Amino acid sequence: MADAPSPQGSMPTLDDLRREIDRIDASMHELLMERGRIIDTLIQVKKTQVSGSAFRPGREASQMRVLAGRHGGILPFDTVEGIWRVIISTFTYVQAPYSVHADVSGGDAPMRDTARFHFGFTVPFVTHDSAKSVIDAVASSAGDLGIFRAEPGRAAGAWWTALAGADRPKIIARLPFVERPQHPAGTPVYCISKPIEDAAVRDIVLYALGIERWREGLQPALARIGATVESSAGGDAGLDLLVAAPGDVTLDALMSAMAGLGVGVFDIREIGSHAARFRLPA
Ligand SMILES: O=C(O)C(=O)C[C@]1(C(=O)O)C=C[C@@H](O)C=C1
Repeated sequence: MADAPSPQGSMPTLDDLRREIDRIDASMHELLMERGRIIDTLIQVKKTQVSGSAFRPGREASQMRVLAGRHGGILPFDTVEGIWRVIISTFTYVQAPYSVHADVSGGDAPMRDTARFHFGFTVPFVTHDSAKSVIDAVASSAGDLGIFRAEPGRAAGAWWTALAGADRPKIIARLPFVERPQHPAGTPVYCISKPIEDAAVRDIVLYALGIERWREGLQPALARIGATVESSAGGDAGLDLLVAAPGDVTLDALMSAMAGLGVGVFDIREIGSHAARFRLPA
């Protein structure tokens, strides 16, 4: 039954407001379908089928930043971010179907939350018991993605060395794109795919660095050029490090920063890159 009409100049009726909500819902649905038609044309322009992967992590990182910058009002940003992650990931999927492989050796729930938040429910989710198994699955796929914890703990070993080599999968993103305390799916993860040279974003470049042994001055020396040691693990010949450096730091600059410390670098190889980390103020 319809509400009684409100006296002139006072609040709108519940029916009025529901009509407004229906109008907005219809517009949002129309806009999503219109977005779909644009993606249909984009498939031909981008020639996604040729490269095998439609994922453009640099573009996505900037879309998420714009969203965070624009948002206001009573709807929590967690929800807005989740909605847009599902929209973008699903429109990536309709361009070229892919699965997300996840290392759940550190617990299934956080990885499943992360995968569902960032890629939605349409994209298939496949579990693995190690980062190595995720890397192998992505390497033998057409255009799948892999995720594993950015900070998995020492027991995981030097998993990143499996990314070294021209044809090996590479890190293409660090998620979440928008970092903040209390993020609903905030486990930091690296996302890998087969190399996507034309689309890689190089704000931060990651290196697998093999050194003979740890030296006291290493962290401060790297910090002077803006680089950090993200992980370390004992390897066959010494110590394997995962180093993150700003994209404008050359390999020579990285080597010079360590020169004179006596660290004995025996291997240094790029294993991927990602967008600059973006933190939403609390
Ligand atoms: O911009 C593109 O290249 C797209 O494919 C579109 C789109 C999107 O839906 O907005 C989808 C996938 C990409 O990772 C980035 C953005």
